[in-house]
Formats: sequence, C-alpha cells, structure tokens
Amino acid sequence: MPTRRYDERDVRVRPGRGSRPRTKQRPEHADAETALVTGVDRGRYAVLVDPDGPDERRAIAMKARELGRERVVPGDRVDLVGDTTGDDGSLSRIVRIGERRTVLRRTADDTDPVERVIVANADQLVIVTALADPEPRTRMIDRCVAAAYDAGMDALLALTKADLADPADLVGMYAPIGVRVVVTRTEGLKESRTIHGLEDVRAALDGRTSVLVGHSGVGKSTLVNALVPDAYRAVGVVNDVTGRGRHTSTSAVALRVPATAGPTWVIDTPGVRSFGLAHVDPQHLLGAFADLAEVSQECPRGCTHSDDSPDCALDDWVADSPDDVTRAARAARVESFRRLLASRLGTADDPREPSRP
Ligand SMILES: Nc1nc2c(ncn2[C@@H]2O[C@H](COP(=O)(O)OP(=O)(O)OP(=O)(O)O)[C@@H](O)[C@H]2O)c(=O)[nH]1
Ligand SMILES: [Zn+2]
Repeated sequence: MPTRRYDERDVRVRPGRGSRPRTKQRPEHADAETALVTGVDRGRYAVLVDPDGPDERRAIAMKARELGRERVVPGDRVDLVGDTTGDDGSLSRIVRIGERRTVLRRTADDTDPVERVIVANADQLVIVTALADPEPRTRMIDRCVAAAYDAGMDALLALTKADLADPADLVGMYAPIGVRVVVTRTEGLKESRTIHGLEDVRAALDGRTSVLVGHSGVGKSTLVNALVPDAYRAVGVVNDVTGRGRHTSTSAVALRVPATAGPTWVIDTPGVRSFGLAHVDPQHLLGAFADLAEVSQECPRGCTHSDDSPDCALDDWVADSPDDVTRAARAARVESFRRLLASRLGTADDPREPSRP
C-alpha cells in the first residue's frame, strides 16, 4: 500500500510539521456517521451516507468551518454530523476527512498553477483511448500511466473503436509495463447498439474504484452510459441544491456501477485531460516496476535512472544479461520505464507527438 504523499493541504507551514501527524479527531463528534463523497459543486458536497450499508442514503453536506481550506474531493471518506437524513432541504456537515489511500492530481494550467488533488482513494486509472477517430496519442497515455503509478493506482487502458483499427500495436506497447488492456467496439445503430467487450470492462472494474479519463470523442460517455445506465440522473442531487446545470460542472463525479459482484465505482472527470506529474519522483515511479526497483538498489546515490545517468544499474542489468532473449526483454523493460519517466517532463498535448509508437 502506498504511503500518503503530501498534497496542497501540507503547503501551509505549521509548527511541528513532520514530527507529529496532524490529527483530525475531534472527540465532540464521536457520534458522526461515515459517508462517501460522490460529487462537489460550489461548496456543496453530494455524499452517500453509510455506503453499502443497510441505511445507505444520499445527502448533501457542507464543510465544517474547522476544516478550514482543506479540500474535500470525490472518493473521500468523511465523517458527517448534523442532519444526515438526506431529506429534502437537509444539510449535514463534514467534520473529518479520512486518511487517503491514494490521491490523484490534475495538471496545473494557466488558470491554476497548483496541481490540486481531484480524486481520493481510487484503485485504478482507466485511460479511455480510441484506436482511431481520434488517433491514439501514446504520449498522453504514458503520462496517465505515470500519474497512476505515482498515485499508487493501477492503470487500465480501455481501447475503443476496435471496429476502426487493430489494437495489436498498443496492446504490445502497454501490456509489458503492467497496464491491463481491454478492447471494445460498438455494433449497430444508436438505439439498438451493442458494445462488444463491455463485459471485460465490467470485470476489470468489479469491486474497485476507477477514475476514467479520456479526450473528447474517444467514446468515454458511450462507455459510462452503458456501464451506469442512470449515470447522470444519479448525481443530480448536487444540482438540485445549487440549481446549476450538471453539464457546466467540470469536477469529478462518482457513479456506482450496477451488475457487479463487489462495490464498484467509476469516477468520471469531465474536462480533465491529463494528470499532474510535477510531483513525481523517479524513485516513487520505480515502485511500480518491482524488478527494476530491486536492480536499482545497486545504483549510485541520487541516481535518476534516466538514459544519461552515469553508472545507472539498470544499464548494467541489461548489459549483463545471460542471453540475447533476456537482454531484449530487459532492455524493453528499462526502455518502458524510462519512457514513463521522460513523459512527466513534456506536455500531454504536444502537437509534435507521433500518433503511433
Ligand atoms: N466506430 C465506433 N464509434 C464509436 C465507438 N464508441 C463510440 N463511438 C462514437 O464516437 C463518438 C464519440 O463518442 P462519445 O461517447 O460521445 O465520446 P466522449 O469521449 O464521451 O466524448 P465527449 O462527449 O465529447 O466527451 C460518438 O459518435 C460515438 O457514437 C466504437 O466503438 N466504434
Ligand atoms: Zn539508476
């Protein structure tokens, strides 16, 4: 399990930081109920109280003043007090944010230079990519994989539109670095359309919380609507409160996937194109490659494991292969890792990016 990494909450300098874990435990809220945050819209939080329990219900919450500027994001497990009935007009207060297992940040951009946490506690990042129309961008995929691994999440590549192009190249490129791949294609006209491969997608999501990301037109909505038939009605609760149209919101939204064995959630991220990589440290990314992490124990102190790192043990490992087949496999593995490592230095939308490997 990944250790908690710092996020913007930690930016404020406070005495004793690092020496003593901050605690949000407040004894006066011993009667608080637990809830899952499913959506955020202008200071109002859509929550599911007692998720998957006997009294599960939707409610609306605000942040208690004592949490200050701390952000609450979809996927957060929180403690609630006040009116947690979920009845019309009721409003509860979030008084505690549970420890986060994983945090995913969005990229910094011109309007906001901070890589803010946008989703907490997700298990996997689903990179929805069309095989054609629009052409796949491997650099964008690499960046997403790097962000997922850095966040302590798995990466799943969902390749859509297999009716238009062969998935073999991309499968060959990502399967060796631990990325699970599922392939879908639609058949038939809109109303009576079936999606081949949908069961594989559902199986890959089952029992987990997955964040979906994809460029416009790749078929993400098609997938979400097939997996969660009531998708956007289910989250209307936030909009009921604010009176704001759901499509104007660009924040992430958690949707429960029915017809699965375990509790299954997808978190859709409208408007999010890529994830923040400024925080990625090579050592942390290496953690996603167990074999390479072990080899790197022999690296000089402070080695960044890139192509031009002097005496990087990864290069020795390739050079010292017992035979040609092993050498080719090791070289491919090191190259893949270095490709992800390099991806954090560029931008996802680099126009010079080749569309194919
Ligand atoms: N040929 C083909 N077309 C598909 C497939 N899946 C989706 N499409 C079409 O691709 C277009 C884009 O699909 P959407 O699901 O709207 O894509 P999106 O990623 O949600 O895009 P935005 O709504 O713009 O964010 C639509 O015209 C779909 O009908 C597929 O497997 N094969
Ligand atoms: Zn090294």
